[in-house]
Amino acid sequence: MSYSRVKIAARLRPPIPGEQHDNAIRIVRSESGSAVVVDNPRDPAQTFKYPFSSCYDESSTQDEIFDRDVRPLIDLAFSGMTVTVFAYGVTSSGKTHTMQGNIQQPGIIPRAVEDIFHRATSQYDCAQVAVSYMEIYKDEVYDLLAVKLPVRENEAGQVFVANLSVCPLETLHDFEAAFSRANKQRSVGSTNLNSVSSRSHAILTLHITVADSSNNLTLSGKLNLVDLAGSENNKLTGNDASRMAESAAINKSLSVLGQVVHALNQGASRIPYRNSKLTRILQDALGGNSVGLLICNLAPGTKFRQDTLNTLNFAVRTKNIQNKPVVNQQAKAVHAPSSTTFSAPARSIPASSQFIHHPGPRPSRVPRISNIASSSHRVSLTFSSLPPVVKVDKKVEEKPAVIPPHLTEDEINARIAKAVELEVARRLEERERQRRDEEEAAAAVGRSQSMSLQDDQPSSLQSLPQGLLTPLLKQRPTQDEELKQRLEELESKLNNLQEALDLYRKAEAYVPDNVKLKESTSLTNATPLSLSNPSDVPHLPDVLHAPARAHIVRLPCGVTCSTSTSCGLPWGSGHRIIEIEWAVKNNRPFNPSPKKPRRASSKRAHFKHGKAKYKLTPENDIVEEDDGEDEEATKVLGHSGVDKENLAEEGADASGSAKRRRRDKSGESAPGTPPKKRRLVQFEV
Ligand SMILES: Nc1ncnc2c1ncn2[C@@H]1O[C@H](COP(=O)(O)OP(=O)(O)OP(=O)(O)O)[C@@H](O)[C@H]1O
Repeated sequence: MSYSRVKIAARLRPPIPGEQHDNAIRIVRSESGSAVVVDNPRDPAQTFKYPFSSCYDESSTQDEIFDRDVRPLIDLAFSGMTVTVFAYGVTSSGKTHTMQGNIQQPGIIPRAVEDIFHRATSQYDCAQVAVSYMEIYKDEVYDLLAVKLPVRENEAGQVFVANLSVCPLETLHDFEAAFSRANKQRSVGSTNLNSVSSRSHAILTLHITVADSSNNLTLSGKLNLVDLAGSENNKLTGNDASRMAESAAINKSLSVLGQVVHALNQGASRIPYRNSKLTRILQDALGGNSVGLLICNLAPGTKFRQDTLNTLNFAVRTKNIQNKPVVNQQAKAVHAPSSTTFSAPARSIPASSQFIHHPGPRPSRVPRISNIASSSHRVSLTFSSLPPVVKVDKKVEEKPAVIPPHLTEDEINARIAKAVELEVARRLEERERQRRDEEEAAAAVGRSQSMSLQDDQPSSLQSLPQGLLTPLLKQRPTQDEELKQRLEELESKLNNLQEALDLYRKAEAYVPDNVKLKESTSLTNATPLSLSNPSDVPHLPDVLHAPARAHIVRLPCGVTCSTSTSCGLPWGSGHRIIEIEWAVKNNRPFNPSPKKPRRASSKRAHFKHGKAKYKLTPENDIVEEDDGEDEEATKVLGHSGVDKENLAEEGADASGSAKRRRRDKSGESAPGTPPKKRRLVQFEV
């Protein structure tokens, strides 16, 4: 099997009157070939070079392009191959000009049709030509010669547009008539960048069927001529809502086209053809059985610079794609064309019925307004008989389905104008409603915030809008502390100690490490004394009140407790559950033990250096303790400025710093002792 790469031709259009340009894009030719050279927009001293097999500058003619790059492809179509030529580029870069042209400068389409008819009549005894024409507008396929169509796949996996009409062409005039009528339906609109901008991708297919009598074969070739809609920068187009929707569809399909090209270049196992109708339909042209030519249209305007570079980069990637062209042949005598655009079962319409009885053309799908429609023309083709293509525009919502085809142009425009008015009124109303809603919401937030500042009650917080509490909740006490608070509230409400005990036990199963539940109890690995018999519990107060004696008990809940004095008998309690159990059992009132400072804090609460003693207050202040009992005599030395998590290290440091300070003051140094590793702890004195 022979392979063929997608051929790339680049064409730079001349500046449009009034367009700002700076000659930063140039076509250069050398012995090694031609290339597009673009100055780097960020550094004009640097240039980017894109070599392509054909490069056409501003002065190039339609004739040149056709003769050099398209005519040879028509040979292939007559050989039974599928050939696809597509014009790609930013909006207003000259795609439609290249493909369709105008009366003075006919483009590829009229030239190709003329050439095909010329060959068909002069070189072949038996050749048939037919045309189909579709557009992809907002990812829907429309038959420009008839109606909206679905895209399908046949059993052989070939993609086709179901029911796409294929109109046999007897003469060049048949084509002119069909093409002219179809172009009136083409979706064209006005943007700031192009007064007659294509709002759809248009795919014209010329079906060529010739009899190869020497081999008794029928060869079925096709020439797909694709005028893609241009990529658009919506900041520049000044698009309204309806144009935006078109633009989004255009940009999305072009982006998928880029992904397809990328995937093909990467040799990916899955090519995302299915992600848009455009790529599905162009599947044959990109990595398929077609011979491809991509005409890369370039706009010289400075505002298009980045898009032009994107176009060229896309072209560079595309030129690596390999297709596997095949000859479509059948061992039969020639008939009327039997397939639609892309190798599908056809809905062939006889020339007579096609051109005489075809229902009136449906209007373009692009929203339009009558006065602009009549002032903006996209004149196409060389054929003098062709009426100008419908030109369109502006802020009109698309309502194609409700416009009956029998209405006159004026009636249609009147309906559209009315629809626009209604739509504009609706949108204004909607915007006003939205504004009011936003104002109300903002006012509600303001009220809630001020309430929460004045009143710290949870009820005030509950009225805040959703989401507003999140940052506040993050600052709330830890779960442990919340639970403790709730337990205390509960405790105060409970007269029945047994109930409280049950609740504590239940709670402990869920939060065994809760501070409240094991307040002032230290866990230890010491050999436990089992208290499996609850009757042992009454002895606990004895244990608790026996100073300087260490007892280790295993509580019914499984927690091992040391009730040594060092773990806080002066603080009283031990395990809260034990205390309540004891109270219940002895029918005594329950007096919760005073809270013992956290172990970590108590450990580091006191530091010593020589005779001097320091302590760390709960507020993290470091104070020097007067040896004696005079609390007033303590002197605040500073604030640690770090959180409690780091207190252990901090304590050591504070102590060390105090030592250093004292040593510095006295000028003493410990002889022979290696200098201590200095650690810097900041104090806010
Ligand atoms: N080679 C050229 N010579 C002279 N005029 C040109 C050339 N190419 C484009 N133009 C003019 O530039 C304008 C924009 O071209 P055209 O409408 O073909 O752009 P486009 O790429 O099809 O835009 P869109 O994607 O918006 O449909 C038209 O007025 C066209 O006549």
